Amino acid sequence: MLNNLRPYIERMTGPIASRIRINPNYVTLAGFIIALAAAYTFAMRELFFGGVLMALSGFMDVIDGAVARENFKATKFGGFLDSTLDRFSDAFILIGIVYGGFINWLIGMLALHASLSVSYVRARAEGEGIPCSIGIAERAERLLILMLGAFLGSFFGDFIMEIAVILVMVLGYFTVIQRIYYSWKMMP
Ligand SMILES: CC(C)CCC[C@@H](C)CCC[C@@H](C)CCC[C@@H](C)CCOC[C@@H](COP(=O)(O)OP(=O)(O)OC[C@H]1O[C@@H](n2ccc(N)nc2=O)[C@H](O)[C@@H]1O)OCC[C@H](C)CCC[C@H](C)CCC[C@H](C)CCCC(C)C
Ligand SMILES: O=P([O-])([O-])O[C@@H]1[C@@H](O)[C@H](O)[C@@H](O)[C@H](O)[C@@H]1O
Ligand SMILES: [Mg+2]
Ligand SMILES: [Mg+2]
Repeated sequence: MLNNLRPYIERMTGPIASRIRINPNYVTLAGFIIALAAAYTFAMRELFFGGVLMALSGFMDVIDGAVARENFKATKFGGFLDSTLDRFSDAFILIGIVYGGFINWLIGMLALHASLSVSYVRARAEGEGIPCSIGIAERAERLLILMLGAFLGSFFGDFIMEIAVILVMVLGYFTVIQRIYYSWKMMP
């Protein structure tokens, strides 16, 4: 859904990215390290600061590709590293939230499974030559739901983070079904 905003976001990030003349893989790596810090912060039961770190990590994920493209340094390995570390970040953030006691461990595990499955189904479909960037809860949506859960939860109580994780689980599984159905229709 939010993926449709890519062209507009790229118009905003382009001028910033063109001035960042470092290897984009370092930006990707920095984003992952910040995600680990967010996970640790959630595990220590600090919701607001964890949300801030998540936003910064998401921002790095938007910027790494822009840095790569603007400086003509986009590589296949960079794309692979970006997607792989996104999965690690998604997982560690949810593990931190479960460890922090914001959600029942079983729902946390299901949200983690749903989240990774959304990306796996896409990657597998793309391996068969079917572009599969569709569905209600792609990565940007899932991250925004958790960020909102963290910010609102820090003011109104842990139960908001609980709702956010449940939403990631439900919408995540729904997206998996959407992507499987789409792939079924598109594959000969
Ligand atoms: C220090 C301050 C300036 C920090 C300011 C922070 C705040 C102002 C920003 C807060 C924003 C925050 C809310 C961000 C949350 C974003 C998060 C929800 C979205 C994460 O979605 C991921 C995003 C990117 O997906 P990809 O990784 O697949 O895409 P790219 O990296 O572009 O391309 C991959 C592609 O590139 C090549 N490559 C990559 C890496 C590498 N090492 N080498 C490479 O070669 C390779 O070809 C790869 O295949 O998903 C995109 C969807 C959509 C754009 C999401 C929109 C969500 C959101 C609502 C808007 C974000 C706002 C934006 C950050 C605002 C910036 C404004 C600016 C002017 C400050
Ligand atoms: O598949 P998904 O989790 O919704 O979304 C994600 C894509 O939007 C992104 O472009 C890619 O870099 C990620 O690794 C991931 O695949
Ligand atoms: Mg990226
Ligand atoms: Mg990414």
